[in-house]
Amino acid sequence: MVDFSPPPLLQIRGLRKAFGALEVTRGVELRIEPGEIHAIIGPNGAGKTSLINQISGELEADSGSILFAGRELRGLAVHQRARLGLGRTYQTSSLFDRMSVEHNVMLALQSREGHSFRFWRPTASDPRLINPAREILQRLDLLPLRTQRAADLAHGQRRQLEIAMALATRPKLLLLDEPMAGMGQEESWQMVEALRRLGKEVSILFVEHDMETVFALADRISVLVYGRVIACGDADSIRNDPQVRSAYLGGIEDA
Ligand SMILES: Nc1ncnc2c1ncn2[C@@H]1O[C@H](COP(=O)(O)OP(=O)(O)OP(=O)(O)O)[C@@H](O)[C@H]1O
Repeated sequence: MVDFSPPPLLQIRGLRKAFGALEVTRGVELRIEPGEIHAIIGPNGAGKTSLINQISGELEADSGSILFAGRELRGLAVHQRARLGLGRTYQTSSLFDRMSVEHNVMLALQSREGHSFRFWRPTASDPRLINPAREILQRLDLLPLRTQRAADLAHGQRRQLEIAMALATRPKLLLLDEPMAGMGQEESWQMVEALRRLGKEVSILFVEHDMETVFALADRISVLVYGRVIACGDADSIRNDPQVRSAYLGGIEDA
């Protein structure tokens, strides 16, 4: 039979990584479809961040394959993967604190354009950067804060600005490591809403501990335990999976 389904955006096969004797990735298989919001959950130390780092290129896998939009990513540098359409945020903030919200996004846009310093002019007055920056800020509800210094933003707003900066690189897939970390309930739900809207334009792969937001946001969830994906499916199938329940010692039922 002919298969008319679209090719996956990301397909990981047999991925392995060890730090000395510690195997953090033990034959991971993962498939992300175009337009999907996909969550990776798992206990502390399961290898979630290490997996994201192997996709983005911060960490080089030992073996296996990472196909992204039909290209093998293994062996490519972080900036090469970014150019192919991988955008990411980090657990620690990467903002320019003394600059305005708008200026931060403009710098991210400028880095995508690869402006050389020979043609440099003050970013803050460049109309080719101002308009797209404002459009991105609008998508993340940050436009009213555009003149504020990044340092003066609330925690949740900073996380949203980090996503705005990742979006400035026009990714096909956004990699988010714990986007709700350290947020209160209201901030978390604002982030869920923002990501749900973004999910209509860009695929999202995110690591998150907060089950309630994972179940509310993700189309599919992969459960990583000791470096292996033990289950993958929608919220209901993951909630009811006996292996997942035992890995979480029942805690998953509370969400
Ligand atoms: N550069 C490194 N060198 C040695 N060990 C490492 C390195 N990075 C991570 N590890 C170890 O690999 C294991 C997996 O770490 P990783 O951060 O990927 O897990 P995680 O699932 O993201 O955990 P958490 O939920 O706590 O953030 C941990 O035991 C960690 O201590």
